[in-house]
Parts: sequence; C-alpha cells; structure tokens
Amino acid sequence: MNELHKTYGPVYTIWLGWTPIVVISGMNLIKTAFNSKNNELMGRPKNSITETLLQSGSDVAFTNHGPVWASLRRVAHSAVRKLAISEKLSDLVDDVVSETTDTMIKTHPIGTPFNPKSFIYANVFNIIASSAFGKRYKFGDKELKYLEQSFEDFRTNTNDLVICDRIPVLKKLPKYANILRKTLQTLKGLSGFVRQQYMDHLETHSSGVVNDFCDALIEAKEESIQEAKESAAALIDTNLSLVIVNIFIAGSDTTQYTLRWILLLMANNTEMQIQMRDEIESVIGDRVATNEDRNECHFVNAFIAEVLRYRNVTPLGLPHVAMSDMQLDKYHIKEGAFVFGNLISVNRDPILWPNPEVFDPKRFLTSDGKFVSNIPGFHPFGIGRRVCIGEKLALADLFFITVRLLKSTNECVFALPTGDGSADLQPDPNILLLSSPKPYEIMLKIR
Ligand code: HEM
Repeated sequence: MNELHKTYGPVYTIWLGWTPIVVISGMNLIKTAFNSKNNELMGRPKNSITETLLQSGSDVAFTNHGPVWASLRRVAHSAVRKLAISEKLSDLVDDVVSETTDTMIKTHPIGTPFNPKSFIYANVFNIIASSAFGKRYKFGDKELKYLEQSFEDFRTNTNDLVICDRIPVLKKLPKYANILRKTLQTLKGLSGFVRQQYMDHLETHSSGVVNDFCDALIEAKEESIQEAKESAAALIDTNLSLVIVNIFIAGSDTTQYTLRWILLLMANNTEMQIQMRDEIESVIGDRVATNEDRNECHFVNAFIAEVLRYRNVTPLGLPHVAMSDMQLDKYHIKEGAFVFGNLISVNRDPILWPNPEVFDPKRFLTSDGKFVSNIPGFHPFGIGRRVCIGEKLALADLFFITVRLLKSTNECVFALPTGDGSADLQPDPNILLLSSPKPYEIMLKIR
C-alpha cells in the first residue's frame, strides 16, 4: 500500500469487484478525512463478518457513527481507561506472566529453540479474559486451546472472506463456500462464548461491585436507567454483550501481534534487550512493577513505542465507509466507498522520521534519556473520531507483560538461534489487515 502511495499519490482507489476502496495517505489528509465535523467517513462496512457478529444488535467497532454507537463507545472507553490506570492490572499481569513464563522455561530449557506464539497467546488471553469477564486459564487448558485455534482459523481465512463478500459469485465455488461456512461458524462460536460470559454476569452481578468490564458495563446500564438518561436506549444487554466481544477480539489480536514483534526485535537486538533488563533491574528490582515505574523506565517505553511505530500491527487501521459523498481536498469520495487511512505513510513518513526503516528506540528519547511519546507522526492507534479506545490499556499491558517476561528470565537473554541481526522482519503476507511477523523461533541463552 505504501508503494502504491508513492506511485499514485495521497488518495487512490483500488476496485475489489464493484466496491471502490479508497486509500488515504499522509497525516494531515487522514486527520482532515477522519475528523471531518460532518462525519462523512465514520461508517463501517456491512459484510458477512459484521452480519454474523451483530445480528440485530449494535456495538462499538462495526456500527456506523450515530447516537447508539456514541453511547456504547463512551461507556466502553471509560471502563477500559479506568482499568488501564488501576494497580489491579499490574498485579494481574505479573501473576499471569510469571505462571506462563515458568512453564515456558520448564518446557524449553536454555539453548532450546521454540516458537513463543502459544505463550504469548496464553498471556494475552488470560489478561484480557480476566479483565473482561474474570476468567483465567492454565497453560494448555482445553478451552484456551479452542480459543487460540479459533482465532488462528479466523485470521487465516479472513482474506478469502473479505474477497467473497466483494465478489459474491466466488461463494458458488466449493472451495470458497466451504471456507465461508467454516469461518463464520468459528466466529459464531467465538462471539457466542464471549457473549455468554456477559449473560452469566447478569445473573451474579451485585450493584456497586466492579471486578471486570462486564460489571462496569452492567453498572453503566443500571445508572442510565435510574437517571433516565438518553443513553439507556443504547445500553441494552444485547449491545453491551457485543461490546465485550469487541474488547476481547480487538484487544487480543493486536496486543498479541505487537508482543510477537517485541520479542522478535528484542532477540534480534540483544544489546538493546540488555539495556532494558538493566533499567528494569535498577528501577524495579524484585518487586511487582507499578504505574509509577512506568514513568521511570524510559528505555523500555521507548523500545515499545518504536516497535509500535516500526511494525505497527494495524497498518491500515479498520475499514471506514463513506456514509455520504465527501470532497477531500481535490478528491471526491462517493457514498458507499470503503476508506482506509494508510497509517504506514504516517508512522514511517521519511519527513517526520529520518531513516524510517531503521529500528531505533532513541527516536523516543530526549538528549537526557527521557521518554517522550507525543511526537508528531506517531499514530499506531489510528487517527480521528474512531481512534482505538484501548490505547491506554494496550500500552499498560505491553509494558507490564514485557517487564515481567524480562524479570522472570533475568539470568538469560532471548536470542535468535541464527544470531543477532538475522531476523526476517518482513510481515507475514498471509495475514490481511494485521501485520504479524512470519513464524519464528527464539531461545534463552545465558547472558
Ligand atoms: C497494540 C494494540 C492495539 C492497536 C495497535 C490498536 C489499533 C487500533 C486501530 C488502528 C483502530 C482503528 C481506528 C479507526 O478505525 O480509525 C482500533 C479500533 C479499535 N480498538 Fe484498538 N488497538 C489496540 C488494542 C486495543 C485494545 C486493548 C482494545 C480494547 C480493550 C481495543 C479496542 C478497539 C475498539 C473497540 C476499536 C473500534 C473503535 C471504533 O470503531 O470506534 N484496541 N484499534
């Protein structure tokens, strides 16, 4: 997409069947498009995925801009932000990651190469499932494996699903019909499982007690009814259970894929990894990391921010849809067009980022080594009114997980069996819309 931008300019269209897909590049143009006060581009596409998920309900991620979406977004955003700053989160992450890492060390002793994917899944699922509906799994648990497999199957087949939706004649071919049926069944199973967790909470929820996102949303619903707020019409159980599905799906994949990049880039640059380990040792030592520590671990924060910039897992964000015609600069975007903001063109803009293809955490450090995140052109979480609601939580999760992983393996370093600097850093071409490293192996090595 970034190469096309260089050839065809800041706004170009690709046709997928009869659907025009407009790609907008450059920070200022994306800001103008996605912040427009008339909200022209604030829709989301309708397709077999969203139909299967939403049925007759509404949610945050796939519902068009409007009062229902705004009410749901407000309560979801507030619940997510509250958790991101609570000390409960660091204790939860510490506990989950220590347990998983112990298993990882036992099953893959020093010098044994392994693919860390399942350990990353176990960490992220447990953290999100605990935060969303209070569930924890042991590594290797059957239900956890089912969830991991469902996500994998869904991800592998999304490309075909998207193509079939835009070129429906393909659905008549047995190969595609089969994929479509199986994938939508998987999605139904996954979303049904998560929605059931919300429904179970309705039975057990005690007023005023908030242990997880389900409780927070039920409280918001009850408050809106008691105070006869306008939002009460939107905050109904069908919609709120879909919001939990949003948080679970949007939060899991993005955080996991970012961690896959973090681990790969740490193993590829062991000197930087040792600098992170030294900083953690001197700032945090043996205790559990706290929110205050986040302000003191400058290099760890800079490393994570650089991973988000350099290998942003959502290079095109989520698709938007033009809800009405829009004039953007000299370009006319027609109602119904799919619209993507090309975030690579921002996060790796050579004008904003010198040598953008070089991985260099120092970009996020001042000359006296202090971390700064509000750098123009740093937009891994999207731009405009539909920007990610999970940014604060994702940053907290990534920090606490990385810190615990390094603390639990402090006698060693994560290394590549093929040596420093040998990683393949090109994203896996089989995964659409998300950027993941190709499957890789790492090992623990004595420092
Ligand atoms: C590294 C982690 C993450 C990245 C890079 C990321 C990135 C993004 C991006 C680029 C968008 C699309 C913005 C747009 O359409 O313009 C988005 C939307 C969204 N994200 Fe995230 N995200 C991450 C983690 C999370 C987490 C942890 C949660 C929930 C707890 C979450 C929930 C959502 C939701 C609900 C939306 C839809 C917002 C809407 O349509 O109004 N994300 N995210």
